[in-house]
Amino acid sequence: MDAKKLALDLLTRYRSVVLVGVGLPVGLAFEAALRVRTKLYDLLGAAPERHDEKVRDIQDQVSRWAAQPEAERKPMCTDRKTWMNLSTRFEPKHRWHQVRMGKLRDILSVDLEARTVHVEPFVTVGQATSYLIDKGYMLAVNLEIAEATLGGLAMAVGMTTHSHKVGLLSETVVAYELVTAQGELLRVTADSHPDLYRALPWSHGTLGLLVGLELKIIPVKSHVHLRYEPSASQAQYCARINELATMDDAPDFLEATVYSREQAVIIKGEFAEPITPEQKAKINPIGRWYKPWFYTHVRQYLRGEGDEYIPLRHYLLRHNRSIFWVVEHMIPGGNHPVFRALLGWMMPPKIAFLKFSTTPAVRKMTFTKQVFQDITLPMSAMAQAVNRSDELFDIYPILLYPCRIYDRGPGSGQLRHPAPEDRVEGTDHAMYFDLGVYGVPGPIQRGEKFKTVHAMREMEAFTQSVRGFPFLYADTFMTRAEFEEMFDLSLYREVRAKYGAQGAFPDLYDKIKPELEVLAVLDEEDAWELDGERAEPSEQAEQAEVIEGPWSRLAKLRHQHDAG
Ligand SMILES: NC(=O)C1=CN([C@@H]2O[C@H](COP(=O)(O)OP(=O)(O)OC[C@H]3O[C@@H](n4cnc5c(N)ncnc54)[C@H](OP(=O)(O)O)[C@@H]3O)[C@@H](O)[C@H]2O)C=CC1
Ligand SMILES: C=C(/C=C/[C@@H](C)[C@H]1CC[C@H]2C3=CC=C4C[C@@H](O)CC[C@]4(C)[C@H]3CC[C@]12C)C(C)C
Repeated sequence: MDAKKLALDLLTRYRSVVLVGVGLPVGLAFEAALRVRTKLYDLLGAAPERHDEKVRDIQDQVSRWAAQPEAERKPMCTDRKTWMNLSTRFEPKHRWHQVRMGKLRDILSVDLEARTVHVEPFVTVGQATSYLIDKGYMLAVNLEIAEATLGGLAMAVGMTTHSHKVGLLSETVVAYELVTAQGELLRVTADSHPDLYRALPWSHGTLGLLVGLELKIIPVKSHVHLRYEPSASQAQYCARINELATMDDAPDFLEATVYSREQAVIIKGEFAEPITPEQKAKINPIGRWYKPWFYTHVRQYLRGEGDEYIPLRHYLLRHNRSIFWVVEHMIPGGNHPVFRALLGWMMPPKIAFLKFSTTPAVRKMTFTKQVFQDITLPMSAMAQAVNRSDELFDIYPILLYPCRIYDRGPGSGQLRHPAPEDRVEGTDHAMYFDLGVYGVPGPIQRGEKFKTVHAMREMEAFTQSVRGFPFLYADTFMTRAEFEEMFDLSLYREVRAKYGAQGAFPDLYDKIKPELEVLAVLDEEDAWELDGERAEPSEQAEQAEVIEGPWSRLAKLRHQHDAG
C-alpha cells in the first residue's frame, strides 16, 4: 500500500481520533489567528478605504478574464476553498476560473440610525454576531453556525428562528454590491435593479461576484427568555407551531426539536433583560464549554415545561458547539461530562477541518450512510413531512422552524410562488418551515440494508409534490429536468442574459449538481440494486455500460454536458 493510500485509510478509520487530536487544536489555533487579524485590522482602522482597492482588484481580474479569447474563458467562481465552505459538496472549482476574493472579510461600517451594517462578503456569522451584539444589535437573520459567511448566505439562502417574522436573509438585504461579467460594479437594490435583486438569492454566484452587502440589523436585549413547551402529539405540535408563527404578537424566536414522530419540544424566545432576583436565578449560559449540548438539554423538557434566560450570544450560537446533532456521530462521547470537562473548551470541530479531512471514503459515507438535508416546505405539509422523513430515514431529532416566504407572484425569483391556500390570511406572505434532518438513518444504525440515496430521491419527489425547496448547500440528486420543475428559472434566465452572466459564470444546476465522483458511486449503487448484492469493482465497470438506471443516465448527461 503506498503512503497516500495508507494515510487516507488511517484518516477514514480513525476519523474521530484525528478530529479530537488534531482537528480541535488546529481549529482553535485558526480561530485565534483570525481573531488577531480582525483586532489588528480594527486597530489599523482603514477597512473602508482598503475596500475600494480590493473591489478594483476584482474588477481588474474580471476585465482581464473578459479580454481573453472566448474559447479560452472558463466560467468564473470565487476562490473560496471547497473545504472551507458549508456545502456538503466538493465543487469542481479547478474546472472554473477562480477569482481571488479572499481579502473581502471585513465589517465596513454600521449605521445605527438606518439600522444597517455594511460588510464584505466573507465576513462570518461569528464575526458579525460579536461585533453587533457589543453595539446592542444583531443581524435580522442570524444563522446558528458561526462559520457561515454573509455573502454565502445572501447568494444562497439564510433562514433562522426569527424568520417567521422577517423571512429569509434575502428579505433583509438593503443592497448587494456586485461585479458583473463585464467588470462593472453595481449597487443592486430592490428599486435600482428589481430583476437582479430578486434573482440573486438562490443563484449561488452564477449571476455575478458579490463584493459588498448592506444588511438590516435589529436592536436586541442582553438575554433571550426561552420557554419550553412539550408536546406528546404530532397534530398538537404542528398546529401549535403554526399558531405561534402566525399570531400578531408571535414570539421573537421560534423552533421545535422533534424527538420522535409524536414527541417534540417547542422553544419560544423573547428578548429580555432579567432584573428581578427570580429572573436572575434562571440565567443559564448554555454556550459555556462544560454545559450539555443544547438539544440534549432541551430533551429534558419533554417531561414538563420550563423557562430560563439565555445570554443572547449563547442563544444565537446555541447549536454551534454540537453543530445541531452532527458532532455526536463524528465524536461519539463528545457530550459526556468527562469529555466536556477536559476537552469541551476546544469544541466544536471547525466545519472547515471536517471538510479538509474528508477522504473519498468519508465523502461516500456522507450520502450513502448519512443524511444532511434542510428542506423548506409549506406549513400545511408539516405533519406529512415529518411522517415522510420518519418512513424514509427514521432519524431523530428533527429540526423544525417556521419562515415567512413572501408572495410576489410568479417569476419573481427562483422560488415558485406559494399556493393561495398557504398564504397567511390578510398578509403578503405564506408560512413555510425548515425541516432539518441530519444523521445516520435508523435502518443503518440497526445494521439493516438501506439505500440512502434512493430514500433522498423519494424525499425530493415529496418536496416537489408539496411545492417545497431543498437548501442547495446539501447534496441534491435531481436530474436537470426535475430541478427545473422544482425551481422557477424564468427570471433567472432573463437576468443571466441581460447582465451577460451566460457563459461567464456556471449555470445554477451545474454549480450545485453532484460531483462526478458522487455519480460514479451512484452507478455502483444501481449495480447493487440490480443484483441484490454489491458487485465487485471489476464487474461494476462492465455493468455501468449496460445499466440504464437514473445514475448512469445522470452521469452520461453530465459527461455529455461537460464535453460541451
Ligand atoms: N439556516 C441556514 O440558512 C443555512 C444555510 N446554509 C447554507 O450555507 C451556505 C453558507 O455557507 P458558506 O460556506 O458561507 O457559503 P458558500 O461559500 O458555500 O457559498 C454559497 C454559494 O454562494 C456563492 N458565493 C459565496 N460568496 C460569493 C461571492 N462573494 N460572490 C459570488 N458568489 C458567492 C458560492 O459560490 P462559489 O462556490 O463561487 O464561492 C456558493 O455557490 C449557503 O449555501 C447556505 O444556504 C447551510 C445551513 C443552514
Ligand atoms: C444551520 C443549519 C444546518 C447546518 C448543518 C447541519 C450543515 C451545514 C453544512 C453541513 C456539512 C458540510 C460538510 C460536511 C463535510 C462532511 O465530510 C461531513 C459532514 C459535514 C460536516 C456537513 C455536516 C452538516 C452541516 C454542518 C440549519 C439550521 C439550516
